[in-house]
Amino acid sequence: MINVLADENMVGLERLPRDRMHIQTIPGRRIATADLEGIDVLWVRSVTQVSKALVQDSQLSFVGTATAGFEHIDQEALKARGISFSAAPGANANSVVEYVLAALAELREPWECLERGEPLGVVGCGAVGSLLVTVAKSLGWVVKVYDPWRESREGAVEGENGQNGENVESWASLDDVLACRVITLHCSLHKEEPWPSHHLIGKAALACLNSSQWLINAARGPAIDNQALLEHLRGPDPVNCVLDVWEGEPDSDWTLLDSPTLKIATAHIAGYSWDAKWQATKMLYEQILARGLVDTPLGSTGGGAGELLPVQGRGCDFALALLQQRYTIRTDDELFRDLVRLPLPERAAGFDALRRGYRKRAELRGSQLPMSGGEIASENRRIAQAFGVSLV
Ligand SMILES: NC(=O)c1ccc[n+]([C@@H]2O[C@H](COP(=O)([O-])OP(=O)(O)OC[C@H]3O[C@@H](n4cnc5c(N)ncnc54)[C@H](O)[C@@H]3O)[C@@H](O)[C@H]2O)c1
Ligand SMILES: O=C(O)[C@H](O)[C@H](O)COP(=O)(O)O
Repeated sequence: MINVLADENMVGLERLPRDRMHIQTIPGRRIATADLEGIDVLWVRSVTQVSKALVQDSQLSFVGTATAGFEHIDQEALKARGISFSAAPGANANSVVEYVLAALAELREPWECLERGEPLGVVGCGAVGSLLVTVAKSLGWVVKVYDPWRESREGAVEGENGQNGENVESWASLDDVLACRVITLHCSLHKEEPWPSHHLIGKAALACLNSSQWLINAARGPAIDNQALLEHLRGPDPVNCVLDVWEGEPDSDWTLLDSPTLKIATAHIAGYSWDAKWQATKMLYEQILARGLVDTPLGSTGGGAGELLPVQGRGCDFALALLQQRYTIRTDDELFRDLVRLPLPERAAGFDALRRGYRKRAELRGSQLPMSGGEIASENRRIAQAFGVSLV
């Protein structure tokens, strides 16, 4: 029997085989050294700092984070104690992509700019960025991608389909991306030279942006210098923003929300589809299975994304109506703005509570749209296909 300590916000733990595993859950922010006594496996989310001090007297053999980002894990400390580690790469990539698409369609103007051939600038081309590039290209949009780490590893990309499988024909510079009409951040957070992402969008980058552009951050709060952003948003020609992540969460400077050009503000929930969270739980279980810590494979866990209702409208209206059958981004914006009306001392706890009590949101990808024998406009067909919706 192994003992697993898990963040209480992981989903689907009750679905895992229990024949050789006992699972105990606690709030992620509270996990401390004493909680690790007798624990073999620790499963966290982004709010637990897994430091040398936390693990040094433990008997842990595996630490997993049910997240894409892993800057909260001291991997050197784990290695030094022979503790193996895994994140959940890609588990929530589609959830974030659907968040970005929902923001673009909800705001309409950026969607229409992209439809007219103005470029989408993507910063960071990992699991999220590369899926977004694929979807954007299927929509027929022009995409510019900045990821100097990948560029330096993989070199120039040749040929129409590139060598990286995402149809990135060439890498762009940061300046090229900052000149795009819509810019979306999907870089991991780190301070490693020569291309740190911490405060990547600071005063200098913000000086390149203006009110004809949109800046989306669904990566990590500190990828943007939030104080520099606040000053920029108070200036004469502020960029339009969609922010899902905040510097210093859950104790952030919420005065950013006073800005009229902060068009959508959410509580770090871009990756919070139920499918994404369950996928992350499965990935961590598969990791301990592969290490022989448990021996019961997961049975079939599928269920299908289900059938959609018929949709009226074309183009952006069609896209928004499709997305809203699974996800309404405005609801998350409203819930978050309510939180900021709480007295200051209650806001951090409110931020966590909002995330803990997040509704069960399904993804659109994999759903079926009934055609009922009718025709579908070619632009709508293109949108449905790019979203991974099959026409039945
Ligand atoms: N808001 C959310 O709910 C949510 C959900 C998922 C992921 N995230 C965040 O988004 C990040 C991206 O997710 P992912 O799954 O694609 O991660 P990933 O690790 O697959 O990709 C990160 C990419 O960023 C690139 N990168 C690193 N530094 C860069 C820099 N200075 N400039 C440009 N690119 C840089 C890397 O080379 C890599 O290709 C995660 O690290 C996480 O912090 C947030
Ligand atoms: O890195 C990630 O995967 C995401 O930011 C994820 O949504 C974080 O969720 P949390 O661990 O904070 O619940």
